[in-house]
Amino acid sequence: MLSLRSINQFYGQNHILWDVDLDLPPGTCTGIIGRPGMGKTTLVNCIMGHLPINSGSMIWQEGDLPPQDLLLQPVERRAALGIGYVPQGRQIFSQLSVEENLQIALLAGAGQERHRAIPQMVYDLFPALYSLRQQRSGELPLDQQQHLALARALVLEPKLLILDDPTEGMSPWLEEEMGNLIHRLNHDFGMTILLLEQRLSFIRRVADYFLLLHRGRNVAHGKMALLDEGVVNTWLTA
Ligand SMILES: Nc1ncnc2c1ncn2[C@@H]1O[C@H](COP(=O)(O)OP(=O)(O)OP(=O)(O)O)[C@@H](O)[C@H]1O
Repeated sequence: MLSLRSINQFYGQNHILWDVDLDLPPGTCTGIIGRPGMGKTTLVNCIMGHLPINSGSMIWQEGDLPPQDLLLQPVERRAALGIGYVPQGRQIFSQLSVEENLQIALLAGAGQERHRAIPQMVYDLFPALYSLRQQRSGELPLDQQQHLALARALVLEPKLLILDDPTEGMSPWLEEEMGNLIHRLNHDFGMTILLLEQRLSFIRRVADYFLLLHRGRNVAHGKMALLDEGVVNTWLTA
């Protein structure tokens, strides 16, 4: 679905990402882990086109269609291509209603017939949002705000869904519910998932693969079973 090779990125003179490779096979769930400040959000901002990279390649491939160079696609085109993004801290428009938030997200796919209405699957997944669709979103409880952030990414029916720190500030009960939702999107809807997460137990529960970033370098990756205590003690403990 998405393959990154040798991604390098700088903030000014600071070299942040160093030759990062990442493969996201279709239908899999991958977790990017690492201590705070190691480059996880920067990598996703590069994938979304919010930050330019200095070198490397990003190839997008869907089914039997020819591969596409993602770097040639502007930001708005990446959403229309099938990449959904739930940013850290949700970033919903708190003054607007639930429905207005969803309509604005739909505009990212403007011009494509299939994106003219909010897909039924969004309200099927989040029935409470349907009842609350006229409510100002800033007045929603935390769990509903998180559902709205997720719903905004789902209105364009993405093939790849990227979630940055989806369990931030959540109680164990809400974390469990978020894990179930991600599992459903991955298994029942066949979405490829990329997850940036601090909570190891959560990653272990929902992801098939991991990539571990340390100071912007990919120091370990593979199937989840390879994320053993040795790796954790070397790279993730303070
Ligand atoms: N706008 C910016 N300008 C300059 N440096 C930045 C900027 N944003 C992030 N950085 C630096 O880039 C590095 C990687 O930051 P990034 O936010 O990608 O890490 P992270 O792993 O996502 O951290 P967290 O888990 O806390 O979100 C850090 O050293 C950070 O200080």
